[in-house]
Amino acid sequence: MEATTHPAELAVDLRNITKSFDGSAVPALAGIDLAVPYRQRLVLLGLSGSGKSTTLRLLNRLHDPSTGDLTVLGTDPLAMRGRQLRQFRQRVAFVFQHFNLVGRLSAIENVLAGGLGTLRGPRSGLLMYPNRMRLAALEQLDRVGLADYAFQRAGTLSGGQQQRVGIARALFQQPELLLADEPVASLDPESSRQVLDILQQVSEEDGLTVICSLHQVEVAIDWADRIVGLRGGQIVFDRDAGDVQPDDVALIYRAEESKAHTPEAPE
Ligand SMILES: Nc1ncnc2c1ncn2[C@@H]1O[C@H](COP(=O)(O)OP(=O)(O)OP(=O)(O)O)[C@@H](O)[C@H]1O
Repeated sequence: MEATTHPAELAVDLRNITKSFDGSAVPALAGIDLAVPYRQRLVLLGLSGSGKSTTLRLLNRLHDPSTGDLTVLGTDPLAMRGRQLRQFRQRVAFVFQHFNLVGRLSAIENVLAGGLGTLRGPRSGLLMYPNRMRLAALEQLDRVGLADYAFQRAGTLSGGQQQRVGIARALFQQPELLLADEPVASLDPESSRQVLDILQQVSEEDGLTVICSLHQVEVAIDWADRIVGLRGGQIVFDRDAGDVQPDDVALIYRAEESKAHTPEAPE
C-alpha cells in the first residue's frame, strides 16, 4: 500500500475527507482538504448544518470519516484504540457551546475532570485528587479569572463564567490542539468578548493550535489568523483573516442557487 506523507509542521492534515451519517441522503462533509500548521488560530465559519461540528469532531475521533485520510498531531487517530486513544484525547482538548460542566460539582472539580485520562481508577470528591493536581487546577482557574470561584458549584455560575471553567478544564489537560465548537454562541456580547479574549491569550501563552467554529463574521475576522468558510460540507473559501472579502462571506450566506463559486457580486 502506498503511504501518504504528512508534513511535520502540520497539527492537522485532512485529505479528501467525506462523512455521511447513516440514514442521511446528503453527506455532512463532501471532500474536505485542510492543512493547519502548529500554533495557528483558525475559525470554521458557516451556517448551521454546513459541517463545522462534524469537522471538529473528526479531529478528536468523536466521529470517524466515511472516506479520506486524517493526521492529527502527527498521528493517525483512526488507528488508535483503548489507552492510546485516551492518551491522544488528552492532547486534543474540546470546548463546547453548552459548556458540558457538571453543575452540582464545584468549578475546580470540573477542571480536575480534564485530567481524569491521566489517572487510574474513578475519582469523586476534591480530596481524591493529588495535591499537585488541585494546585494545577487552581492555577488554570486563575488564568481565566475565576480563582475566587473555585469552590462554587458550577451550575450557579453565569454562562460566561461557566465557559471560562470549560476553558480552564481544557487547559488543565495541557493540550497541543484546542477545539472549540461555537464557544460563545450561548453568551451575551460582553461575555463572548471576554471568552474569546481569554482563548486568544492562553493559546498564545501556551503555543496552542486552535480550531474554533463561530458564526459571526466580524468576530471571526477580528479573532482568527485564518478563516475557512464551509457550505454544504465543502470549503468555499480559505483565507488569512485580514484578506476575507464580502464576496467570500456571500458564498456562505447567499441563497441556495449560488452554492458553488459564482462570479456575480452579491445583491
Ligand atoms: N449524528 C448525526 N446524525 C445524522 N446527521 C448528522 C449528525 N450530526 C450532524 N449531522 C448532519 O450533518 C450535517 C452537518 O452538521 P454539523 O453539525 O456538522 O453542522 P454545523 O455547521 O456544525 O451546524 P450547527 O452550528 O447547527 O451545529 C447536517 O446536515 C446535520 O444534520
